[in-house]
Amino acid sequence: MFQPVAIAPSILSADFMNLGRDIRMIEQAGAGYVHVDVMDGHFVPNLTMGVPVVKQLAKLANIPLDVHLMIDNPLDELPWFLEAGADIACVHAEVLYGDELRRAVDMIHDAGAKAAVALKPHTPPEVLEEVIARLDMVLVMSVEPGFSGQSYIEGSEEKVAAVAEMARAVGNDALLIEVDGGVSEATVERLTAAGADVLVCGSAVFGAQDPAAALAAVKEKGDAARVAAIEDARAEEALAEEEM
Ligand SMILES: O=C(CO)[C@@H](O)[C@H](O)COP(=O)(O)O
Ligand SMILES: [Fe+2]
Repeated sequence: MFQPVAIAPSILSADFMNLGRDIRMIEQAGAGYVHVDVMDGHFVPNLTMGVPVVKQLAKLANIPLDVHLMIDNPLDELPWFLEAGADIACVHAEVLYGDELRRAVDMIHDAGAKAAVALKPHTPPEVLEEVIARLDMVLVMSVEPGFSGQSYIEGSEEKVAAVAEMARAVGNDALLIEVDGGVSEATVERLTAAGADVLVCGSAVFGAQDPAAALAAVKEKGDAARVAAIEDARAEEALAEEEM
């Protein structure tokens, strides 16, 4: 069944002096989420925003806050971000060892939020094996985390397809796959055709002359590629039945 894709504009690329105005603009343009890039200067070489800003964003936004925690110590800081109003809390698999990934997912669910795990470009999806059945979202990074405005790493859509296959294998049909980094009109089609549900857009939206039109254009292309992928799959099924 066709499910429209959701656009999650990254507030990191918005005008920090006018966050309320920019949030209203993306809401009116049809954004599904506000993507919030929290960077601690350790896990990534950039420092962005912390708990007080997330708290204010939660007050301003009428759509869910998707909080991408690029931090070294998510188990210590998760309670603060959950309390601040993260609707989706996304931790990086690379900093969670042993049973810590499972504990992070439990902590997020116990707070009533949705649990997401992010994978850097070189992290294989197999690290999700123990938790994928219980996850609400997987974030596939298609650039090295740290900065907006980077170029999409070619082939990232293959990881999206691999995550979609893993989710199918464990029966997690509700899992959302989000892609983050270099998503634009030029890259969205291959991503949604591979199974991406949520597209983070930083520079492609806020760097455009008309951000609302840019958001709508990425969404339209993503939805169209999704419809085409469903039709292709149906045609293949019908052909296979005929041949039987
Ligand atoms: O998490 C990150 C970068 O680490 C992203 O959310 C970027 O901020 C997205 O920006 P664009 O690549 O779309 O410009
Ligand atoms: Fe992000």
